[in-house]
Amino acid sequence: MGTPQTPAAPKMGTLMNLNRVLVPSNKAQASLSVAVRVRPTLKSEQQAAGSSSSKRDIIRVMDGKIVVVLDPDEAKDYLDQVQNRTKEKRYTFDVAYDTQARNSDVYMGSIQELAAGVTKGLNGTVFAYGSTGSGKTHTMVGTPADPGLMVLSLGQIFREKAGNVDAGEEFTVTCSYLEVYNEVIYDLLVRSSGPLELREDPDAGVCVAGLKHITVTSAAEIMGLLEEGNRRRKTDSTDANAASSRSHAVLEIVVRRWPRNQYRANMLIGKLTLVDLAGSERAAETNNAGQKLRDGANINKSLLALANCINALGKQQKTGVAYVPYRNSKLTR
Ligand SMILES: Nc1ncnc2c1ncn2[C@@H]1O[C@H](COP(=O)(O)OP(=O)(O)OP(=O)(O)O)[C@@H](O)[C@H]1O
Repeated sequence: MGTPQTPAAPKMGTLMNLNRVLVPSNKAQASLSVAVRVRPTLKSEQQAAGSSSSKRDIIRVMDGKIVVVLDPDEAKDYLDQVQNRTKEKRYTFDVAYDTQARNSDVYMGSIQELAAGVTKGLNGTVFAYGSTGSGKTHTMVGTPADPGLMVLSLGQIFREKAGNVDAGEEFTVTCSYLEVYNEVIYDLLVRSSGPLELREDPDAGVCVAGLKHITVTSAAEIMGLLEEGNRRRKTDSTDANAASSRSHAVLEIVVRRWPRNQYRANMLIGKLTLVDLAGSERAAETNNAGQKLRDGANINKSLLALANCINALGKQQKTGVAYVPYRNSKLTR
């Protein structure tokens, strides 16, 4: 969703929680929910806006799901307001988080149930989507003081293991972490990864050939690996974000669970995919040129392909049939 052009306006990012529940027939049930998070105005933005009162925060969150974007023009007179000529806009989402929310609040409100379901053989995907600088990496990756959804989800999976998996069960967690940069896939878990190819496997479907899958035994273990991976990620400084991600990062967590001493045919497999998308960009806002401008165009193109797939999935959910154009970009494949 677009952001208003007032410099001091807090930015919004969207978390799309695409929860695909696998049932033991080919009649899969899926549900899609959208949460929006408003990030606080940064000090640098406050300074750029100066002390002018027209540069106030214009986004409000109401009832935990309505986002009101106030008319940036405070001076609008009463007649304009009663004649409904105000540019105030209201949007309703499944959930909305205000500037006070921490990553843990977003996690508890929107992701916890999904992450717990993965240990019971369910699949889920979480996308952080929003314009550049809106707080996607902050939400998905976070900091040691405020860990993001990737770390919190892994923590949950290991807590489920400790609390709900009995001694007679085998339980393994594997992770892979890749980035899609300008339609090329790189492994973030290996030092200086070369480009990787997508292959179609008759059993496993689309997979990335040569991608490293590591077995993890604790959430703390993955924290270090994620930090390393994030340092390898392609970032650049733009006028809209000093450390802007130029690639989409995809963390895939696969949980396998089966009764010990039994055939693996009884294995439950759950997969949680957490995607920190690169930000959609307006060239005028980022002031990019050359390679950075080309990166931005590629980012926007793959985000459009993703939006088309999500729209088609929504239609499929409503009408039962719709062609989903997964093949239009590496991200959606
Ligand atoms: N909820 C928040 N609270 C405090 N600071 C935040 C919050 N969200 C984002 N920020 C800060 O805003 C800046 C931009 O955030 P971030 O890099 O996560 O944006 P992004 O959406 O990932 O951008 P891009 O698409 O360009 O990579 C960072 O300095 C980050 O620390």
